[in-house]
Amino acid sequence: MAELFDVHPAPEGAPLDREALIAALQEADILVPTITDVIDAPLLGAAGDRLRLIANYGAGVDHIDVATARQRGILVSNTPGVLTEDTADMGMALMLAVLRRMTEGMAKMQEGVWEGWAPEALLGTRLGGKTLGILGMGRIGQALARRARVFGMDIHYHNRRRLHEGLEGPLEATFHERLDSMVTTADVISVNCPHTPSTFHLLNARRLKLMKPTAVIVNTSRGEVIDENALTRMLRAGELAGAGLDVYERGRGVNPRLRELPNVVLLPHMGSATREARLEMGEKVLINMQTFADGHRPPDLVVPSML
Ligand SMILES: NC(=O)C1=CN([C@@H]2O[C@H](COP(=O)(O)OP(=O)(O)OC[C@H]3O[C@@H](n4cnc5c(N)ncnc54)[C@H](O)[C@@H]3O)[C@@H](O)[C@H]2O)C=CC1
Ligand SMILES: O=C(O)C(=O)CO
Repeated sequence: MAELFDVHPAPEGAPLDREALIAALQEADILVPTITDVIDAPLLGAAGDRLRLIANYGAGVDHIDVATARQRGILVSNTPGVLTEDTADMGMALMLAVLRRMTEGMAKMQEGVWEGWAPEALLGTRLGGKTLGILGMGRIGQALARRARVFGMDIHYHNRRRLHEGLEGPLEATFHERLDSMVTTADVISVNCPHTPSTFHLLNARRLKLMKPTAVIVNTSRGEVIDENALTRMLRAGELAGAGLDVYERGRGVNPRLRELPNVVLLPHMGSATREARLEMGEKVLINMQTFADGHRPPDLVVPSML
């Protein structure tokens, strides 16, 4: 980036605080934030006239007020696609970890309390033959579906739009026009839609109660799509069989009552955390910046109607 642009980097390892972000927004033509930098309407209101592009280092843009940016003539781009396969891998890993009770097994080994193989020890649930319900059948949702098919799972999905036959056919996926219907059917639900005003608490207490008590939920998207308090209550009451979470409603804050549950696997937002993805995300940011600087539309432009 420094070879192509006059770069003013944030201090190594530390995100910009709000004051420093405002200063950056006033000085820069292009801002490169990451998903933990909240770029809301008041902050955009403080931006200078120079700012023309926010080239986000990340796929999710729920931390950026894209509509306000647009109104102010500021474009927003992101880095989709290059982290799809890694995030889908992590969705699969969470599913396996919860259904096959991997962290419970590991705890026994670490605590030195394993007493040897026994026919009824740590019995989990087989993935094959179970129904996976995918909420948000975009890039990551489809990548997860491809993997889950290989594990013998039956794919169901709810999405804003039904996939065209060329995509739906090979997955033998069943589309549910109504989310309620998919939630009722699934043995595993995976959240793969973005966090937007229309997806906030899409899985609320009422919908969570529609799930089978034997069902588990996996979230590698954004915590806000699930009512985390309702989920926690139901997991504690045994009204749901388990959860595998990479993301949380309060960003970095994990509900401490979730930590106590053996049937819940918690990861620190690491779905896309591979060296390969991070490098390719950086390349995408550069391509978006340079294309814009050359006077063209950045290839990964985010427009409010996409959200
Ligand atoms: N855990 C992690 O490290 C990562 C998390 N993510 C999260 O995953 C999200 C999804 O990423 P992609 O699959 O690349 O996005 P995408 O845009 O390809 O797919 C999202 C899908 O959700 C659907 N959708 C949107 N609103 C909906 C609604 N109200 N009801 C039903 N479906 C709806 C869209 O139609 C689309 O098919 C990102 O927005 C980001 O928040 C992305 C990368 C890594
Ligand atoms: O890119 C995103 O949206 C993430 O959540 C982390 O890569």
